[in-house]
Amino acid sequence: MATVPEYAIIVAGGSGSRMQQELPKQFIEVAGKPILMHTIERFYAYNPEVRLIVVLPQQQLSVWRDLCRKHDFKLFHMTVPGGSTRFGSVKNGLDAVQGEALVAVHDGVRPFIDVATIRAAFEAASVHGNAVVAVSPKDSIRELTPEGSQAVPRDRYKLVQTPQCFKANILKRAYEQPEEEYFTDDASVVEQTGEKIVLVEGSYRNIKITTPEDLILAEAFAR
Ligand SMILES: Nc1ccn([C@@H]2O[C@H](COP(=O)(O)OP(=O)(O)OP(=O)(O)O)[C@@H](O)[C@H]2O)c(=O)n1
Ligand SMILES: C[C@](O)(CO)[C@H](O)COP(=O)(O)O
Repeated sequence: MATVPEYAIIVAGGSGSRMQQELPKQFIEVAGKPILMHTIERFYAYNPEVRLIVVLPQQQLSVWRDLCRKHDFKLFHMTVPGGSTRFGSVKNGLDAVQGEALVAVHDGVRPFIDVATIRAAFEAASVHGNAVVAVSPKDSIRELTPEGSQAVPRDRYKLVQTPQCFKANILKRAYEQPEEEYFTDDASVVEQTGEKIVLVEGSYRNIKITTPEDLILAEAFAR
């Protein structure tokens, strides 16, 4: 059976406001190199043939070029300017995807994704049309109500990570919709078109570096 090309759209077009640093968090160094370089390396380790599309803030394209030079970073990737939201950035990345393909969308700030999870997500998406990485919550969960809050059974919930993998035609069709506030990830966009989302087990190490204390964890995981 002929295999279809695999793309990874690595979204790194955000400003990292919750990190409260001037440098966008995807460029902050962990274990001596920018977070985004760790992320790209994980996809390259999965498959050196994967077509890497890295989405960056328009005004940071030259910063990234300089960082690649400084760190002698040679892994081949295409760069695309991002949008004002994650939705817009994924959409811009998708414009570079051609023909029949499988597409993984991954946050540039999840540098500890492991190769086995990337593989499982691509494999499941090739069978089911989509596959979304998620883990079970470790804490108890309470739902906010008009009266206060109430306990809910946590075994009814999953915490969603990336990569989120799709057949290209399914993802492209979904991203033709107008953006909605409740589109917090790619699964929520695709689900709106009627697709049933398939979950693949993720890892607790696959953190999204979001707030300052995540950098402490990141240094530990990178060791
Ligand atoms: N306009 C945007 C916004 C976000 N992202 C990317 O989506 C991923 C997850 O988003 P998040 O952690 O929220 O990143 P930021 O938007 O940068 O952070 P913040 O919300 O704290 O500003 C990140 O890799 C981020 O760079 C993007 O490509 N384009
Ligand atoms: C896509 C995502 O990482 C899945 O958990 C998450 O929804 C991104 O959310 P954010 O609001 O951009 O941090």
